Amino acid sequence: MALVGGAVRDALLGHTPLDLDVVVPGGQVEALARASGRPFVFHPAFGNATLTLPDGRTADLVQARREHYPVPGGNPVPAPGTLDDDLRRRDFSVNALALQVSPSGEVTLRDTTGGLNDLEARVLRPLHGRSFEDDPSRLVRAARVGARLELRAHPELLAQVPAALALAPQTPRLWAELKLLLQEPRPGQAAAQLADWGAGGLLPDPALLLALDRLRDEGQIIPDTAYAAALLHAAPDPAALARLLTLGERPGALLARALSDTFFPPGTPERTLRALLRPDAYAGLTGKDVLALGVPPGRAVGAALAHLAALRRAGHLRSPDEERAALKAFVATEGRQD
Ligand SMILES: Nc1ccn([C@@H]2O[C@H](COP(=O)(O)OP(=O)(O)OP(=O)(O)O)[C@@H](O)[C@H]2O)c(=O)n1
Ligand SMILES: [Mg+2]
Repeated sequence: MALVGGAVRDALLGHTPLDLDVVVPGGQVEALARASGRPFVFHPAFGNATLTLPDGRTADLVQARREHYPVPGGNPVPAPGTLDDDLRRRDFSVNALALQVSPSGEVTLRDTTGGLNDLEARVLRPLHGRSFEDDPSRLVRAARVGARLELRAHPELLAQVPAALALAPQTPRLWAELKLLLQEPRPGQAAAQLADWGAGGLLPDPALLLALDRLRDEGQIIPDTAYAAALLHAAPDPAALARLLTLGERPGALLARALSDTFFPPGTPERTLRALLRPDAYAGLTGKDVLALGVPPGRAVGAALAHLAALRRAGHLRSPDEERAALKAFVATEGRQD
């Protein structure tokens, strides 16, 4: 039995792995899942089991297998294999490391593809020269994990970029990976990575995504949908891109709200996107502007701002001048009532 893939890579880099992948010799998955004493779901069609760990994470127990790709970009055909077969079928050497646990409980690192060296050199190296032809989605996986963990592309990866691009249109898995790219901590970095590798044509210009990355780095909450909306804004045919990446309706709707004149409070994704997409759009007056008109600090300021907010919601205010005029009118009437 061996812990494999991203969990080993992340642990070696000092990160806490999220989900665990465990390779088990053929035919032993269900017995092992039962022996764990944890709740699990067994999938008989694949011979795999998903275990729930005490902290809520999951562990996938899968049978060791070989794989081959009869059609480039198509689904791999599995056959039972050894742990080494299972490591050889993977995408990058840093993802092909295994922590092997012997029946007596002894743990050893199995590195048959030079993954540890590559991890130390912080490079992503495919395991063979036809890796991206087998599975073009690996190009996007490389950009995702490369941006997340600050790993560079090995020259052997760069040499395979054209093969992945040639097969991209007929590889739905690649589009699924592009959608996952939008869920990375820094999607802009991942998209820029693709562009640096000569694969910028897979996505619209990443400038807006990079701007959102910077805001996230500064601590702003930027939801994934804001990234998807920004991507649609940069796309020549947003509807086609939304279909290709199966983005659903929400990013397009968010984009429309961001581009509208409806008021949204600071900190909302609408307001954040608007500041990027329409830097000329005005932000609305604040308490400071109200005080500058001579309104005494306190309740009166709140009342004036609430009045402005109601006018904005009703669509009556479209510029700082209109806001100021409305504010002056409000202050004047309030003054008369006192
Ligand atoms: N097209 C793919 C997809 C997955 N894998 C292998 O399956 C493992 C698990 O896949 P996944 O969970 O998608 O990736 P992780 O490496 O775990 O990275 P992440 O942190 O993004 O989950 C990878 O490490 C890799 O060894 C692969 O070789 N080729
Ligand atoms: Mg994973």
